[in-house]
Amino acid sequence: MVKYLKQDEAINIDQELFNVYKFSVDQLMELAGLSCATAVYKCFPPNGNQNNKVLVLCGPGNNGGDGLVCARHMKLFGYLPEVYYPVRTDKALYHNLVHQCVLSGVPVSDVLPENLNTYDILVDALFGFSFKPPVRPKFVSAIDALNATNKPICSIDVPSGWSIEGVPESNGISPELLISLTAPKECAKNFKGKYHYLGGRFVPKELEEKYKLQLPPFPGTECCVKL
Ligand SMILES: NC(=O)C1=CN([C@@H]2O[C@H](COP(=O)(O)OP(=O)(O)OC[C@H]3O[C@@H](n4cnc5c(N)ncnc54)[C@H](O)[C@@H]3O)[C@@H](O)[C@H]2O)[C@H](O)CC1
Ligand SMILES: [K+]
Repeated sequence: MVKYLKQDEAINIDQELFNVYKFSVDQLMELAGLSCATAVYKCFPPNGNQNNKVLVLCGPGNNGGDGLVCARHMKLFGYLPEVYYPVRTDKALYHNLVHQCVLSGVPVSDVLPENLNTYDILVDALFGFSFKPPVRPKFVSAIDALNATNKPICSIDVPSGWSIEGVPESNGISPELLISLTAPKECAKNFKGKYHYLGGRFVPKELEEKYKLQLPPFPGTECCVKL
């Protein structure tokens, strides 16, 4: 059985990947974002005029960075993604990710579209494992809009707004697809959507064993696996 991580375990593993194994954020983010785009494709493939319009909602941290990478790969996969990115990080990595999106034909805006139901798929990259409730005012409208939509939500790493170790609030978002990265977080035990995938195929075996992650095998060259 795969292990569900507490918030501090997820942070420690992340730090170890960077500080001990010397991965750069760019490397892991690219693999994370690619695995998310791949999982979305498996569950909601683009199909003529259906499932093509996508809004990727990106938050201020690395979860938002995964969203920017995911949007770029979704464009290459045949979707028509757009990005909502209201609070931008002033770092070269983030400037470059935005630049790559724009030059790839993925518009990036800080204005939340009025009606999310005009999209076929919503990718939730607002908050990941560093989230501490409650949602701050700047992001309340985005969470409310995700709550109000009848279109499928695909959450990257954790459903945004859910406490990492607790139960979701009664008004929490309800994703159809959750892509856990590295390993699922404790809150994923409360996930009731149709599809749960594990992405982020970058954990060295020694690290997996140190934290007793008990990850399922990824089939062949796949970058994600259904849990
Ligand atoms: N090892 C891995 O699995 C990797 C995962 N990646 C992704 O990175 C996120 C974690 O990123 P981090 O930058 O630590 O934090 P978050 O994106 O979760 O968010 C921090 C960001 O959000 C702000 N914030 C926190 N709480 C609130 C709140 N209540 N309201 C509003 N804003 C809030 C905070 O100030 C920060 O700005 C992980 O989940 C994966 O998606 C990496 O991409 C690769 C390695
Ligand atoms: K998220």
